[in-house]
Amino acid sequence: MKVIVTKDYNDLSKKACEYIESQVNRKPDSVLGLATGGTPLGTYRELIEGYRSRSVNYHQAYSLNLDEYVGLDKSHPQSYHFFMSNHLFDSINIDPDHTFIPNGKTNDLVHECERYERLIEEIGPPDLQLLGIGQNGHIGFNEPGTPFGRETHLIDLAESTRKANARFFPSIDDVPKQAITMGIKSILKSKKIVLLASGEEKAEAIKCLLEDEPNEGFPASALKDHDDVTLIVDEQAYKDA
Ligand SMILES: N[C@@H]1[C@@H](O)[C@H](O)[C@@H](COP(=O)(O)O)O[C@@H]1O
Repeated sequence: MKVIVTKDYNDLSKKACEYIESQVNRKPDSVLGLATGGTPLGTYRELIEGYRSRSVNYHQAYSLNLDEYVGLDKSHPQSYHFFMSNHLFDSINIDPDHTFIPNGKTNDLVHECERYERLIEEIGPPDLQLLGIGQNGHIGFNEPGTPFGRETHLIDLAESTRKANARFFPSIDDVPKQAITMGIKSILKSKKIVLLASGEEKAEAIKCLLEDEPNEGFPASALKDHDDVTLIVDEQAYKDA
C-alpha cells in the first residue's frame, strides 16, 4: 500500500482531487467509484473548482457509488443520492445517465443488490475507487464480520456506525438501520483504490489498517489483497501509525 501523509485536510483533499483529475484526463470515459461521508467533501469541492478553473471534462465519465441507506427517498437530504447531486454531480458536467447509486427505496432489496452487482460488471469495474473508512474499519457499509467474498448486499448497520452518522440527522432514531453496499469482493475488483482518512478520530483505524493482517473483523484490512491501493492520510489520522 502506498501511503501519502498530508499536513492537513485541505492538502488531503487537493491530493485526492489530483488523483481523480489525472485519471479523467488520461481516460475521459473513466469509471469512478465514489464515496460519501464527511471525508470526501473537500475532494468534491476541489473537483468542482477544477471543473470550473482547469476545464476538467466529465462528459464521458461514469460513476458508481458504493452504497445507499435503505428507506430514504432520493430527495431525502441525507440520502446518498441527494448528497452526490448536491456536493458534486450538479456542479460538474457528468451526464446524469452515467451516474449510478443503489436504490434503497425499492420493495425488492435482494433484487436491487443483484441488479447493482450486474451494473458493476457491465459498466465497471471502477478505474479508480475512492473510499473513506469508518472508525470500526468499515469501507462502503461493510461492517466488521462481513465475509470478504460478499458482492453487493443488504447490511444491518452497526450501532457505532449509526451513532457516528447521527451527526448528519436530527437524532439517532432517524438514522436508517440498514443499507445496500457494494461488497468487499465488488470493491476489490476496482483497478485502483484511493482511501482517504482525516482527523484524530481515524488514527486508531489507520494504525490497524497498516498493521493488521487481512481479517474480517476489520473490513479495510481486505485492501491488503489488492495491488494498487493508495492511502492519503493527514498527520492527525497518521499520528499513531
Ligand atoms: N458509508 C459511509 C462510508 O463510505 C464512509 O467512509 C464512512 C466514514 O465517514 P466519514 O468520512 O464521515 O467519517 O461513513 C459512511 O458510513
